[in-house]
Amino acid sequence: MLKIDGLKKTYSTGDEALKGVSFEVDSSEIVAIIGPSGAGKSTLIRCVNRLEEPTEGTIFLDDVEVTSLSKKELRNARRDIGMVFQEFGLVDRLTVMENVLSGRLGYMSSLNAFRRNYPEEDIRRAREILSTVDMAGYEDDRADELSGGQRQRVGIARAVIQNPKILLVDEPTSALDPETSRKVMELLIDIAQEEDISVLINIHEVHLATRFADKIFGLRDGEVVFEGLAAELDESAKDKIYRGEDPEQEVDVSDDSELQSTDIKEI
Ligand SMILES: Nc1ncnc2c1ncn2[C@@H]1O[C@H](COP(=O)(O)OP(=O)(O)OP(=O)(O)O)[C@@H](O)[C@H]1O
Repeated sequence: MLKIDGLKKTYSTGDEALKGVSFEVDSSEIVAIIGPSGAGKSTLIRCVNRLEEPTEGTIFLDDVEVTSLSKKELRNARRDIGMVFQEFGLVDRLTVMENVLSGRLGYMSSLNAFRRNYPEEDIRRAREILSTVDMAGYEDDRADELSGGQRQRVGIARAVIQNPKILLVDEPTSALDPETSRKVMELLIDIAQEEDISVLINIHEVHLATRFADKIFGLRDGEVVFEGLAAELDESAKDKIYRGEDPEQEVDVSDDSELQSTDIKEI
């Protein structure tokens, strides 16, 4: 289980991206973070595996306090935390197979990692996962020969072969067209459920969040302003997240032109 408590992040520029965020992601749970541009969603995701160093607060993954680990300890802990990036994060000149297998580097000795001396079992598993994400037959293709949707499926395979407890997913579909986005999300959720991996996903498209997530957190100005089930994300909750309006107060929301801007990419 992932437990985040009082997480704050202030960048050196003085930007307070997170102002005391607390929440939990249970085992095997799919949790989506939504919110307007600049709300702190990416910062939050990146703080969990300390790609960004939190300023304050604690993060526990099961009984490991990620926030207090040394650099060396963090390297081991990161094996439990898979990451899927917006821009796929593949090495263009490497093949699909090499990109997927790179997810195993954290488990290998420095020498074997340097020689890319992967065990047979890893190669077998890579083929299996590539088949699950519908990429069988592409093993020897270079990453830069693939479409965006195919690249993201390889990115997912690379994260899953790590055998993580949780997948951190940062805007996985923002570089993809709507139909490909839906397919990639389906594959991501299917494989996470099959492999019993929790997912914390930063996603722009509200309809994808409500369709695929068990629980949704709405972030605004570095604070959690909504927490609930997908079915509970009604219009007043969306107003609170995207416009900062308190639904308890009488407000005129008849003009939703602002809501239809890039903050909510309802496709
Ligand atoms: N490296 C950085 N240095 C300084 N400020 C930053 C940095 N990264 C993000 N910020 C600021 O922190 C705040 C939160 O940014 P973040 O990217 O986490 O938001 P977001 O919700 O993911 O936005 P988007 O949906 O547009 O990607 C913003 O005010 C942003 O300008």
